[in-house]
Amino acid sequence: MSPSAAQPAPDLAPADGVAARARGLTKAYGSGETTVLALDSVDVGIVRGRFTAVMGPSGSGKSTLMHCLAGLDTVSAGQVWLGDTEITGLKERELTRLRRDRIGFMFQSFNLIPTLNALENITLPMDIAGQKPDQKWLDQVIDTLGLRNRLKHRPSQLSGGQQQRVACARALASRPELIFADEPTGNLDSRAGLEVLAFLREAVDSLGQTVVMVTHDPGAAAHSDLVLFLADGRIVDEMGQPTAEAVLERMRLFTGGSPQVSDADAVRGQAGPATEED
Ligand SMILES: Nc1ncnc2c1ncn2[C@@H]1O[C@H](COP(=O)(O)OP(=O)(O)OP(=O)(O)O)[C@@H](O)[C@H]1O
Repeated sequence: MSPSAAQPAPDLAPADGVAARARGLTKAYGSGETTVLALDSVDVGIVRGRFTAVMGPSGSGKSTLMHCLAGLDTVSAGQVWLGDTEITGLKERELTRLRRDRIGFMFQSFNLIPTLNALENITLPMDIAGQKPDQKWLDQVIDTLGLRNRLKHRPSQLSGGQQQRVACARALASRPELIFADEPTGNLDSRAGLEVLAFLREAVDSLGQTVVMVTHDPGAAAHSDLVLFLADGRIVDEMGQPTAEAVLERMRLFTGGSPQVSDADAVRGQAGPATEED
């Protein structure tokens, strides 16, 4: 199914309860016989102040969904809103500003600048944008992430988990409406991964942030409030208050019994937050 962008406005929850939403979101790559329908008329609302995980088999459209919701990729059809702002149809310059001012990103590779210390990395996007950080908020983020005594360290002087926490602080620093995290624990050992998940959880619970995380790992998804399951470019299911075991079980249904993680990984991933300080 391929809805047109001229569909009537969606009748979803009030805008103040929804950080981002999409209606009939369709994304095709290529043309003619080689067309790949990465997203097939997806309707979704990301609830504000919640931690949402997006799971699904490889190629199911998780990254594409995130990129379209974040205005990093154009859509083939349908509409996307960030809060009240419809972002489909915005010009690249407007999108760049919207991403800079309203969205925080965390990727698998931390993208920290090696010559800058942790604090400089955290504030870099705001410095580039000519914005002054809200010092009280910044302090709260730094303390919540346990980075207070690491601020002068360069990335090479930090552990993988600490580097990812710096990337997390950088995403939080401008107090964005929405944080997108794409496999934020993908490059970390299980202990560091647990730390980052615990801090994302903390960002939601204590700082009131909204987080959307793409992951392959049922143990990581178990830290979220809601898991959206994608298959073949569609949201085929969702699960509130997920556990690693329940998510793993659900994933088996979509992947014909071969999820992309082992049961041991799934259970390890849910072992609870790691203790602070390396
Ligand atoms: N730039 C592109 N050009 C062509 N096809 C693409 C492009 N990006 C993604 N696709 C295709 O769109 C589909 C969805 O890709 P996407 O990366 O969103 O999946 P995913 O669920 O994030 O996968 P993974 O878990 O492997 O990262 C796949 O079939 C992929 O091959």
